[in-house]
Amino acid sequence: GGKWTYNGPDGEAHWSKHYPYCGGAFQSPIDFQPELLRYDPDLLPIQVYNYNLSSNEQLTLSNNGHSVQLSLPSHMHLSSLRHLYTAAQLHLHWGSPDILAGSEHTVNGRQFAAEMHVVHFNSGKYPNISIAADKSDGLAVLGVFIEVGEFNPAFDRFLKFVKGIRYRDQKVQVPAFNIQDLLPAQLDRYYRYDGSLTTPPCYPSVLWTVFSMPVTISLKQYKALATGLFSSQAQEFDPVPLLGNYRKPQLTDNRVVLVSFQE
Ligand SMILES: NS(=O)(=O)c1c(F)c(F)c(S(=O)(=O)CCO)c(N[C@H]2CCCc3ccccc32)c1F
Ligand SMILES: [Zn+2]
Repeated sequence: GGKWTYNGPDGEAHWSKHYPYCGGAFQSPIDFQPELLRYDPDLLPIQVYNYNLSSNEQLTLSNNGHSVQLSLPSHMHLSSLRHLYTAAQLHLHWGSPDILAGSEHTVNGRQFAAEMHVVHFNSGKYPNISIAADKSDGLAVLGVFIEVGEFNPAFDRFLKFVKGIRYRDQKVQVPAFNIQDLLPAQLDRYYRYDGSLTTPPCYPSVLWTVFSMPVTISLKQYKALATGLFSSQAQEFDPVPLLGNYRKPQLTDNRVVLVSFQE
């Protein structure tokens, strides 16, 4: 799509000029405030299928100018939801080298260092993600809060390659690995609500599942993310660092956030 950024004249306050949904209802991310939460005993633990990829497979790691994204094969999917959702890609949102706060969703005003999103589309109803992206039941995204702490070997399976995708549109192939190792141990504790893409075109098409348990990466791993990437192309004169790529929390209006846990 067109050019949009996270700050400046094309920043999030201006997105709705070219992308009307960004100024509409059901926008994401949101702040999970206690008064919005409602326990729902019917929320089953998330079940992932074929996340344990073989290392003979290769995944494409790319810098799309807005995030670092890892392509995911179409035999990976989510079940235990009303429809079958097939994986498409995962990407991250982070802060800056000095401010370790870059998650999109927040918990009672608390922003985590970063957030990973695993994007799936409703393959039961739609042939591909581009068709599914603007349908109200089109997408399901898993959100994982990331804190800075212990080194995370699973994240290093792709973070060690970011030096090869420093600039926009650069891509490298990485050996596949068990994508479930990027998720928290507890897949039964999560926030669930109807929301949107957090980037233009901001379609209100996402069933959000955000795990309450964060994962950790080391400060060195975080800095690789927050200092290694540019949103500008390699040949461009003045490089623009890719950091602070998170949208701020949106109005919840009277949306309810379901939670699968009681405390
Ligand atoms: N936070 S978020 O809402 O999950 C989210 C992003 F933040 C994000 F940057 C992306 S992007 O990398 O594609 C750059 C701009 O769309 C996506 N893309 C999704 C939805 C749009 C259509 C599409 C088509 C193919 C593959 C992925 C996607 C995204 F869903
Ligand atoms: Zn995202």
